[in-house]
Amino acid sequence: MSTRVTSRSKFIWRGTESWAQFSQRWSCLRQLADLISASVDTIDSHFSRNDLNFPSLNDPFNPASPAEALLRNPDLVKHIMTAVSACSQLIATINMPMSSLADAAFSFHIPAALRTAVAVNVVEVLRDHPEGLHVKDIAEKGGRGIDPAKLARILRALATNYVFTETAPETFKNNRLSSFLDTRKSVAAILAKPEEKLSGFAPIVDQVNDELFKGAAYLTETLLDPQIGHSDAQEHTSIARAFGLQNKSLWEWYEEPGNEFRLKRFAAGAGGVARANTDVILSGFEWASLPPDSVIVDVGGGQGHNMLTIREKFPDSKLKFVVQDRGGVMEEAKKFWKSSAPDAIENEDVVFEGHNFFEPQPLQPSHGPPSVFFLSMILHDYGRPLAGKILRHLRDAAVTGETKLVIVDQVVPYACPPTAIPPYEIPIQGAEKVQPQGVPSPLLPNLGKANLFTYLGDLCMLVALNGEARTLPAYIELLEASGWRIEEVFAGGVGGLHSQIVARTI
Ligand SMILES: C[S@@+](CC[C@H](N)C(=O)[O-])C[C@H]1O[C@@H](n2cnc3c(N)ncnc32)[C@H](O)[C@@H]1O
Repeated sequence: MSTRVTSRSKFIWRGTESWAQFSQRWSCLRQLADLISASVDTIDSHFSRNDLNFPSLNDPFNPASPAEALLRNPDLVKHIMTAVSACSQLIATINMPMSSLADAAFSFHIPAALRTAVAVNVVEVLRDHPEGLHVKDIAEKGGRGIDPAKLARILRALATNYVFTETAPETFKNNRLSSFLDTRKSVAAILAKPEEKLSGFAPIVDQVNDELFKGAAYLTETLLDPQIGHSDAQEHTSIARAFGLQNKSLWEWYEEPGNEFRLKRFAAGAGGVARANTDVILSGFEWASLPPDSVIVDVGGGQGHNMLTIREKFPDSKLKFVVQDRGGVMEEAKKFWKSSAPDAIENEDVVFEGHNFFEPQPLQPSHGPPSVFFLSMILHDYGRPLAGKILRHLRDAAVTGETKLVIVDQVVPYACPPTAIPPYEIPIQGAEKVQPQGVPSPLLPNLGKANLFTYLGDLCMLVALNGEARTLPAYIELLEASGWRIEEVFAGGVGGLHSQIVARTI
């Protein structure tokens, strides 16, 4: 068993009240309803003060509207999370168990329906018909030859899940959720060139509900397979089983002829996530504290956009950047920097190294010893043995007592009460903030469905790559075994999605 779990001896209830009392309080309908009410009151008052209306579910999403801007206010986000968590917990509590479980068991149809709606361009067709359109016209204008009667059933299931609105029998219009999938391209342009569809959230829906959805269907068989169930190898995943990949990882399969669109679609989805990620680079480790000429090595850095973010934020810091990735990616990285910061290339403030992070680090005397190894959105792709190998190579190249390791990745909160979590043996600054803070009773301590994406994302890693979005104890164990000790954690984003870990050499 190679994946880290807490030892059995630590599993004791540590609450100040009995489990029965905790459990009773947790299910209290009235408290949940009051929390919903109080959150909605606060949200309402923010909107009244700003003389705005809360965006209607029935209107298209408008990212430029003042109401959507107000909704990004962190104080409001907190109340929205509370309301979502309380609503979900109230439904789970009040609904008949069979109804809740039937919804959970059958809900695999929702992603399948969503992907079909994306594939037949429903959102783009409806953009020009704000009042709604009959499904026969939607099917025809979408240009993919789908049977309108079948499409109507798909759209009705989605409308019942609040994506699209059925305004009259078989007549549908976009709403705030469906229009979020709008590529802003014309149907004609998409039909002429399918790559036009790779914009915004649509490629994520398409990719997740193609490869990952099909892979997830084989999770049980894969985990119970006596040969590979305990393997962490990227060739032994549910996706590999679903697509009949013979001893190949997802990465190798993506690069095979015939998968060109899949590879582009993955890059488009990953790019969207990366672009949403700039704040987390700057909020945590103090880049400005590094002395001039300090070398930051961006390992698996892609085009090095994170290094550019640091350079742009601290233009006078005189930091040196080494961007490392697979050879082919480096050509793209050079082009990216040539157009974004040509002076950095001329002054040799940035250099590019084709490097496989499973091999020992190339130690380049030209740019001096590394002050920081930076690993952003890398470790979650790998199970323990491979993640450990990457970290061990960095440790071997680090200067003991000097080089820092900065990891940007997800740090997953537990779903149990904070009082049940054993104290960490080594003090880690910020560790307590990994669990959501100030969660009002009786909500699930990780805010339940308000943070569900965190746990679904972790399972995506499992299904696709035998990877893992780790808890803090799993990170501690992984890093300690590779010669690194965590000093500080900056828990960030919803569900710890965008967190930073700072470690030193042991
Ligand atoms: C999820 S992306 C993260 C990119 C970037 N660090 C970021 O935060 O956006 C993973 C990166 O790892 C690179 N990669 C995958 N396998 C690699 C290997 N064996 N050696 C070096 N880089 C690798 C990929 O090319 C890709 O750029």
